[in-house]
Amino acid sequence: MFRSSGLILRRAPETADGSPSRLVTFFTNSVSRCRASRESGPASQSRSARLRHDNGSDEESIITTAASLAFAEDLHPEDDHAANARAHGERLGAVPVSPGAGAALSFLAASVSAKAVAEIGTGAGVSGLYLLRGMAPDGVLTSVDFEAEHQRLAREAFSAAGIAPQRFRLITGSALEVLPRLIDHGYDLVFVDGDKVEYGEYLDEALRLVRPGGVIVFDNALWHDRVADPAQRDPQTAAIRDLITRVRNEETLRSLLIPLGDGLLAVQVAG
Ligand SMILES: C[S@@+](CC[C@H](N)C(=O)[O-])C[C@H]1O[C@@H](n2cnc3c(N)ncnc32)[C@H](O)[C@@H]1O
Repeated sequence: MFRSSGLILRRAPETADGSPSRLVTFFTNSVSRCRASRESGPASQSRSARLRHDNGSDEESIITTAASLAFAEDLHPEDDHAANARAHGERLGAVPVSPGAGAALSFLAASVSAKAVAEIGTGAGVSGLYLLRGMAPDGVLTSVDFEAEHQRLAREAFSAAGIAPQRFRLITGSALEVLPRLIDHGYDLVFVDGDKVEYGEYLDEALRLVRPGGVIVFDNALWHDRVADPAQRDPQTAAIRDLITRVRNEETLRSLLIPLGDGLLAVQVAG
């Protein structure tokens, strides 16, 4: 038995020749993609934990969690539509949610029976595809992005995936200018993946937009491992940390940090 961690940890599996397993390779590739991106930060190659045994001994066990995280990501391989949109997003620097985070978005949208979802940061449409798949069959995604070219590619991705045009509304503009025009309490779920420095202001807007009992989800809640590292104090990291503190201190909000992809902070508003 281990204490001081809620994670199930295992040694990273190795192949017979000692090379990393496919799972670990996937994880490492994900990290490399983050590094190459516009959102890049000093991601660690693996997340590891030093665990103490119940008898207090420290002799153990530095066990990598990379394989477990990669296992969770690999559980939800994505189809060609999402993969194509991902390739466009990566090329443009509109870094898409990971397949695991996408699966979590589908799950959350389905769990609140979402008919109306608002999204900040359309990108090339990867998160939108996952959200639309989890929503009610007649649900509508309203997505905001100030890059028209990103939204053109997202529209293409949705159409290629067979999503009817009346199911998505893409609004080109700056999030903090567009959001005030959206209807109060008109959304079951708000997904936030825009400018990290504006996350606090997006929370203010999302709290107004979401219905009682609805959910707000923020991508990049771990921000390439920087949020957990107190030495990191850049504006994006500080803004995400402030957001986490704020939602945890607010009695009307229930929150959960899901360590898939670059971290999803899910916030449920009291019903
Ligand atoms: C990380 S990408 C979104 C990726 C997308 N959610 C996906 O999974 O494919 C961030 C997007 O937010 C947009 N963006 C950044 N700041 C914004 C702002 N202040 N207003 C509107 N869009 C913004 C960028 O143009 C970019 O397309």
